[in-house]
Amino acid sequence: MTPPRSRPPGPRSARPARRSAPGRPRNPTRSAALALVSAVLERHRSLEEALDALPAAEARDRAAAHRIAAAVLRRLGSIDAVLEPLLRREPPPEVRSALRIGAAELLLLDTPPHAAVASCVDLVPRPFAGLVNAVLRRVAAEGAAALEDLDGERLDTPGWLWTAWHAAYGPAVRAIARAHRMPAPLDLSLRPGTAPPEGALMLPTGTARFPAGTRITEIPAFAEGHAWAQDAAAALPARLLGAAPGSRVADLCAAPGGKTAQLAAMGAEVVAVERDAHRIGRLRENLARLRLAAEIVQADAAAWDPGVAFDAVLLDAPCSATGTIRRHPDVPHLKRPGDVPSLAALQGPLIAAAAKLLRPGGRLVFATCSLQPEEGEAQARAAFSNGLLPEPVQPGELPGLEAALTPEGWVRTRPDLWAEQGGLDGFFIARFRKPG
Ligand SMILES: C[S@@+](CC[C@H](N)C(=O)[O-])C[C@H]1O[C@@H](n2cnc3c(N)ncnc32)[C@H](O)[C@@H]1O
Repeated sequence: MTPPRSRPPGPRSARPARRSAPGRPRNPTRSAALALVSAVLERHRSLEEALDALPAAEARDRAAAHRIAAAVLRRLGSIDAVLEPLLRREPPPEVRSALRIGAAELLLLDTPPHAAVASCVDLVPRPFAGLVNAVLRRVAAEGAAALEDLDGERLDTPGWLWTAWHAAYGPAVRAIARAHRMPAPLDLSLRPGTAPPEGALMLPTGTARFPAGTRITEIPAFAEGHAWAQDAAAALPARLLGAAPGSRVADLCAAPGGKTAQLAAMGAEVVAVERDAHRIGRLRENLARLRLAAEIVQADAAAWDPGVAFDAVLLDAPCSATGTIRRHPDVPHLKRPGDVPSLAALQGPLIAAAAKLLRPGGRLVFATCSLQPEEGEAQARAAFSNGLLPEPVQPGELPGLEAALTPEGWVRTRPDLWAEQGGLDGFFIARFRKPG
């Protein structure tokens, strides 16, 4: 592809983010998508924070803007490689973001070319309207062929993650990267006794799965408070802890409460420990919606001393979250290599604190939603220094997911497992018992 000529065809009168009514941009979906992409890539804010910060956009605009922004973030390397030969010099960040949005709509989201081009021209200041129009017309005409020639899996994965995953998983790094390019399905955990929801694929581990893009609020089991959103892999740690009715369970690092809900729904007496006040609010809301009870404690789990022992402890430790990239495509753009050792350094003290909370004979499950072995296998190996005994997970406990079982009896899920059914988040799970 060659750079655009100096006098590109197209609208000459585009104005920046034209408005049809006071306070409302002419194209609210694209304006919101631009705000989301800029927040992540320029200001390094999470997509979730950026969505919360959107000015009173309507729910429909938010969902559509999220879909566009997620496509840009998922395929950023490929999109930039398609744009690269079409740009003579680096445009201002806002213009580049508009071009990325236009390219994602044209190449990945099947937006009709005239709508994609015109709406992205609308997003940029007048002096850049011609450039955006010309470049996106070229993308519409030639971009699909250019995209096909690229090694997208590699381009869409930051080099440090590719290297780390290749070292840990060998050639499967490519399948992992491929899984990250697809929107994740909607997974729901169901309260025990809830009938399989209509239209759901019931996974062998009990999760109800719906196609990507399904609106959760339209699922009766969710609307009636019998179900909550939780990736099929995220549902495994509480399942493998297996709390008995009436048993005392500490759920450390608990918000937003997916695992607290599972444990409470099993009938356990749960104490949910969470440090972050804002996230405690979400935990409370989620439990209230589900009409499930747990004692909620705001504390640093590494220093929390309740003065009583627990039958079981679930530690879902803070981590780099590289296992959740399918659901959080901002993660590769926000995390840096140094985050992994910093977060791993928090996990050892949390495991030691969790071990102290157990009664003799009590059970601990340690989990992280990370694909980095420093935050998984290395922590499990080090955990034995706390006097814990291994309690290996058995193949029968992981129906259909036996491939995730390691020789040590730990669980290592990856996004490329269950690929035909829509994949899984990457989790590490290890189970221990305190000698008793
Ligand atoms: C991976 S998320 C937990 C997800 C949660 N278990 C669930 O299933 O919904 C980690 C949580 O740990 C909290 N956290 C981080 N460090 C903590 C600490 N030292 N003590 C308590 N909570 C902590 C974070 O605020 C975050 O809410």
